[in-house]
Amino acid sequence: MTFHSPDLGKLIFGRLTLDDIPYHEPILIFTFLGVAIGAIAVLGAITYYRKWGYLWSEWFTSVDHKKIGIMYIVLALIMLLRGFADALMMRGQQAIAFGAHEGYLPAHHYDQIFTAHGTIMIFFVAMPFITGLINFVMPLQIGSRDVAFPFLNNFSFWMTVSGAVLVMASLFIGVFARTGWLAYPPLSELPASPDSGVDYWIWGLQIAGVGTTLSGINMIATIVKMRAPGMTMMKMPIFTWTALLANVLIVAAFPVLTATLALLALDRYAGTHFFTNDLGGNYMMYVNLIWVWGHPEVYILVLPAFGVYSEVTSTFSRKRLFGYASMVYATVVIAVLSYLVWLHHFFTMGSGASVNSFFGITTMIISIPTGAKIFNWMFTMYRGRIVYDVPMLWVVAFIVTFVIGGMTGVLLAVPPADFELHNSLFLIAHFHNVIIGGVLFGMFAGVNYWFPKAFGFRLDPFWGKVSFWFWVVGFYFAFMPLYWLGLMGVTRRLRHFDDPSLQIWFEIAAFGAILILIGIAAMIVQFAVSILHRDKLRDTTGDPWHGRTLEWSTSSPPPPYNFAFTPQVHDIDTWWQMKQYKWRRPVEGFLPIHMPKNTGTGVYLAVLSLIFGFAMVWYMWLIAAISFVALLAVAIHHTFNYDRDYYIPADEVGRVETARAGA
Ligand code: HEA
Ligand code: HEM
Ligand SMILES: [Cu+2]
Repeated sequence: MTFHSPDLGKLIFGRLTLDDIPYHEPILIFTFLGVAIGAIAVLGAITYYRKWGYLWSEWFTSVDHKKIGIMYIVLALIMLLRGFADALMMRGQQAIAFGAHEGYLPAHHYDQIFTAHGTIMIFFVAMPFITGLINFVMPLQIGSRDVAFPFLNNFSFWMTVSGAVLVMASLFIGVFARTGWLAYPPLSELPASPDSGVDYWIWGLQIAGVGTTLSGINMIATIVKMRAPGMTMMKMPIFTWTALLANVLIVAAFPVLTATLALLALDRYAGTHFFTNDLGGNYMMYVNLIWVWGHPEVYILVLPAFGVYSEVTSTFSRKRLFGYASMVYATVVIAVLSYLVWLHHFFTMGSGASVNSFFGITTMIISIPTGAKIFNWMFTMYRGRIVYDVPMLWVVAFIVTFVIGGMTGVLLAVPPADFELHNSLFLIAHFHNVIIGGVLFGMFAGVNYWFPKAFGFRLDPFWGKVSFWFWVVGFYFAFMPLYWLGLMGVTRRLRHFDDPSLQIWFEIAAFGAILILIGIAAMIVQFAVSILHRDKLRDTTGDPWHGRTLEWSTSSPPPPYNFAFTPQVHDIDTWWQMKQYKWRRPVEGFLPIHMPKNTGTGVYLAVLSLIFGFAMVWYMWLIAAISFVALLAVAIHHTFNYDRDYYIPADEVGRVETARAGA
């Protein structure tokens, strides 16, 4: 072919060739078929019911914090299915791959699976879950109309989606990293990992990270500047406090991740040597940097979950939260300490005894404020009239489970013990114990608790309880054997074992994963049944649980403007107090309300980022350059958009409010 220069082909397609499509791997072909059929069914249904326009104008382009929050949680739930599918595959492999039996997953596939599982669960399940919950709940709790920067919020969400899509794309185009979820060099450097895997990881996290950082700034600005009059810091609901500190940690920690990923990218793309042993680099630097982000990250996840437990415990115990001030101080202390412990992740790297003891002790000190919180929740329950609805069941399961996981964390914080247990299955058991028992249980409590606020009807309690029991019992079966295996010396990230006496423990763990599978299925049934029976589960009061904080004072679902009049705050549990004083919803004197307008810019920017990231992964320089310029052009163009706001007329506000007062 004389007319086409091979260079142009390279500029456009980079290193992507037909061989990168894994049509020779049956597992992936079937996965692809499944995903494709599912996608066609969903897209077809949306087209058939003519919902595209509605989704675009009411949801995708929405700058309403409530809708953005709901979209984040939908993203988290979808990605949970992917992350859990990976977990099931690992559990299946480890239960059968003994002795002569190699199992069903080849090594290059197995290694991608644990990397993808860890990456997806942390960045695209746990993070969107907490960001979503904070988005939905926090502005309502502080009596605000929206977040400080509504457009930025929509943009942040779509950047997170974009990162998730890029990671998912690696399933069917090329490969994903085989390095473990934190991609330590030298394994993640070009000589050891020349394929697309680590690049998918880098760009997926960079793009999502932009969204996370901007959303962190947005939430801090909202909490600091937009609280209702009278709501001093020490009158803020506890969930808002935990949201504030989690976002402070985000703003402080995520730039470190961004820089670390950028340096690794320079090593891989530009031939620098930041993390290599030659030419002045040092891979220990990477390990330090990634954990300076990584350790605070786990508290970013767990603090908002602690906030949920606080709200749910006081609501369902019909009591004011025990020790409000100590709860606030404990949260602040945990947030500060989380910056002083990162080295406990690499006691074995050789920093010496005195450095290790410093970091071991700071780590153990975290148990004190955390323990204070646990006791506060228990004292709140003590002599309360506890109602064991689904959200409260999750709290009880959390207290038991999290204390076990926390205690094993303290064991790991003892450097000599950690020399034995580091990178063993004991460690794997520790962190699933705190992440599932702490973060995931908290998110499930939160979803069951705030669902009626978001949609105006409750979630079905029967299926909620089925899901609860399968999750909790399944968790213990799936992870308690790993403590035992870890103590016997089994290390993490193994695909095959020789010692047949270990097999029974892996089989028990696989059984646990199947119970969790049923728990997840029950959750899906719970959503379906609740939507079908929504009229029976309807709540017209806006306050189905006898709540204590401001989000329960407005209707369910709340109107776009949240509150017709900005609430006045006099006490910690404002709404509880308003109810004591027989507060009446105003029925007249409404004013027009100033609102931000929806825009598609966030979606466009995220799509361009996705193209840019994909092009960078595959060395498609021309496409990367064009999409990057387009990205800047769209961003600049958006700054000239002066059509950003509108007013909801007073009589329309009046109509909405009177309809609500009559209900
Ligand atoms: C939400 C996530 C989360 C949370 C909350 C925690 C909480 C804690 N973690 Fe964990 N941890 C992880 C997620 C988390 N961790 C992850 C993901 C990894 C590994 C990643 C990887 O390598 O891939 C890890 C790894 C990890 C290590 C590294 C081990 C190794 O690599 O060898 C260590 C070591 O110190 C540790 C310790 C702790 C401690 C002391 C706590 C404490 O905060 C726990 C405090 C809580 C309690 C102690 C229980 C309640 C307290 C009381 C009832 C009071 C009384 C108790 C005492 C006085 C002890 N964790
Ligand atoms: C729902 C049930 C889950 C099961 C059955 C499960 C199972 C597993 C298994 C089998 C491994 C590999 C262990 C090994 O190295 O041998 C693993 C690793 C991991 N999991 Fe999970 N997991 C679950 C949920 C989660 C959740 C919710 C998170 C985080 C929010 C998470 C985060 C991780 C991480 C970070 C790793 C380490 C990956 C790596 O080694 O690079 N998991 N999990
Ligand atoms: Cu840590």
